[in-house]
Amino acid sequence: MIELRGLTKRFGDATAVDDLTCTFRPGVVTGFLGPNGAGKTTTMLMTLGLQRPTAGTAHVDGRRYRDLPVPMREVGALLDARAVHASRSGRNHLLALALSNGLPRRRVGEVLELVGLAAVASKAAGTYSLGMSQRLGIAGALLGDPPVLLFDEPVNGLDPSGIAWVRTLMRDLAAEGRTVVVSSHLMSEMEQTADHLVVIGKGRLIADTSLAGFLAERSSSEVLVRAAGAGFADTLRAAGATVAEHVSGELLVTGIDAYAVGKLALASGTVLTELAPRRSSLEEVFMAMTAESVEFSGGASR
Ligand SMILES: Nc1ncnc2c1ncn2[C@@H]1O[C@H](COP(=O)(O)OP(=O)(O)OP(=O)(O)O)[C@@H](O)[C@H]1O
Repeated sequence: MIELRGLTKRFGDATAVDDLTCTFRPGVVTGFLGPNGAGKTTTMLMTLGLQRPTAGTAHVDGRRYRDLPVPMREVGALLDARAVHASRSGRNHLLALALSNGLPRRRVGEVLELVGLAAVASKAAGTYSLGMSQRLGIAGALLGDPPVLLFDEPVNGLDPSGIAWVRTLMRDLAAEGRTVVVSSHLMSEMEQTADHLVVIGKGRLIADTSLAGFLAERSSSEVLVRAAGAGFADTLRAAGATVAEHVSGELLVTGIDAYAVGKLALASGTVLTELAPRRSSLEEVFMAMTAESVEFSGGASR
């Protein structure tokens, strides 16, 4: 478990993390989300004792990182997959990590198998693709078999099969009862991987809730309708619906549900060629929610 209490980090006048209080629980994958510059990495760095909080605390299983006797047995992390000695082989990179952290040599072979790098373990890490480097970083995080895991953008650079592999791994690690925290910009991926979400913006907590609760509370529901012939939009409007008509002939209906649309079609003798309830995706909800907190935004495209 990771417990953040009033966690704050200032760089000069800028506040990167602002009085953050939340708990990352075991047994679930928690998606740690926020727009660029929201403070996710800074929060992870403070949790891992790599940056000192200006105020507040970050505890891993009840203790500060620096008070953990063998930290890699308590918490594993992937922060920057490229942070390896380029000329050292994947195996030797992990061996150096294991030996300098009081972990048994045999774990190196085990984690190499686990991440699918055994066949290339003797190649220099500098020659690895970004996807292979991500796998090596994940192997490093798992070396101490820790109950708490932090992954900063673990699917960055992975191909679709690699992304699916990471998703299964994260879910398996959580199912074993571990605390798994994953930051990612890929909302569609998070929607399939996370059980719980902690969302921050400008260093402050915006949401701490289950994924299902987050979507149910904040997503708008609309009905996508395609009708043969003209005039059905007016029928819907007359029944109190708000209708957006697209040039493709698609009607996006809000204010009444799919059942009511179907009944109106029956009563007016209208043939429907498509009738589909639609909820906002995590990406749409996230964008709407964090619009105020984006650090940089482009102008309207022309
Ligand atoms: N060492 C530093 N010195 C000064 N400012 C910093 C430092 N590290 C981070 N910041 C600033 O703190 C804020 C939070 O940065 P952080 O990297 O934690 O955000 P993030 O949510 O991880 O962003 P991203 O999604 O882009 O990785 C940003 O405005 C960043 O510019």
